[in-house]
Amino acid sequence: MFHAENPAAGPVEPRLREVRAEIGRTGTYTHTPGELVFGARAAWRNSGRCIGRLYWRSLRVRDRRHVRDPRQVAAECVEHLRDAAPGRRIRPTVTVFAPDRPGAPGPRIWNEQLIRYAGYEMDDGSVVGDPRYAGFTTMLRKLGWPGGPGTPFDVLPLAVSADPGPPLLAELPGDAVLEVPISHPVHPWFEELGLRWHAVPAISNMCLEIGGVCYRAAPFNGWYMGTEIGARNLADEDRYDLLPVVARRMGLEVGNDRSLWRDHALVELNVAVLHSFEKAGVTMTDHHTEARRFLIHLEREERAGRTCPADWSWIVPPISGSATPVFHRYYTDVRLSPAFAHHPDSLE
Ligand code: HEM
Ligand SMILES: N/C(=N/c1cccc(CO[C@@H]2CCNC2)c1)c1cccs1
Repeated sequence: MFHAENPAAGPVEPRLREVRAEIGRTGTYTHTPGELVFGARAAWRNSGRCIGRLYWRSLRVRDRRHVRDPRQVAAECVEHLRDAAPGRRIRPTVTVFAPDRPGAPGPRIWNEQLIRYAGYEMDDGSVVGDPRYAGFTTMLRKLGWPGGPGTPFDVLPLAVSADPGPPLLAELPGDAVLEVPISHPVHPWFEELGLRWHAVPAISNMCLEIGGVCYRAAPFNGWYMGTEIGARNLADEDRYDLLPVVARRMGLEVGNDRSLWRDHALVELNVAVLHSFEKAGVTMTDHHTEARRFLIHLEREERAGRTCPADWSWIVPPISGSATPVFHRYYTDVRLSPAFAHHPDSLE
């Protein structure tokens, strides 16, 4: 019988016998290249918290299962960033490194994303940079990282380990880190704030789990939805906390919640992010477009007879929720496999 999903895969029984035999011999088994590609795409398709799944079939898979050495893993992560954004067009891509095998755990990337900004804790308790990564930055400095120039946007080094013990630290070359300066289409004072953000979001701390095999190092990237930067990374109080700064520059009544100064500042910050990426020619979507695309995906999945898992609290954007169509309906968040999963790790 053919595997309905993927006719190219061939009859499933002989393959299952082969897999069972390999598990009997070695305690694990090796995916064929076709199984790896389909498994990674299915894992994206099964990601209930992801609004961007319409293009799940187009995921590019860089098979680096032969790579385990931390230095090579770091080098391949740099290549991933170059490969995912060759110009300024971003291409959804995943790089799959060696999986855990009995007696030989796979490599681990300690960073949450390939590109993150340092958070430097000052003596007065304030933080220069991203407070979310203050602890990680302190740990890296204890491991010997000399720190960057001390700007609010210093790119952190990669921390990669393959065996117990301290990780290898590897700086990302500047030409592999595409960044966009943030300006506003109407307010010239906006660029005086000196804000910027990196173009490629690449999650590096999740496990790609396919058929019982865990790829603990499988960094994947897409492109950003503007609200991630404009409504969370630059706006949250425990991140760059810029709403009061933007509101004051706009001359709003910051002391009075009922003036909705936060809401006005949020919209202008998001207008600035979308405008800046557009001006730089770097791929990015807005939350209205992405919401519409997601509902098209959901409809296609239902028509294909598949359950499309979705988590309302993650799918609905952090601003203007009810002004997007994803707000006005329910979803079922069933856990399917293959999956991208958060596994508790001894590193945390
Ligand atoms: C192509 C453009 C894409 C867009 C615009 C997009 C958008 C998003 C957004 C906005 C979130 C929520 C993040 C947050 O609230 O912090 C998310 C979550 C997620 N996305 Fe996508 N995504 C895209 C591609 C991908 C790709 C290529 C993959 C994997 C191959 C992926 C896997 C996931 C997963 C696993 C989560 C949940 C993460 C977690 O549980 O912490 N996405 N996505
Ligand atoms: N646009 C994206 N956004 C995210 C996707 C998944 C996770 C995250 C960051 O999640 C953190 C943990 C909870 N919110 C921040 C952001 C993508 C990253 C990689 C492919 S697409």
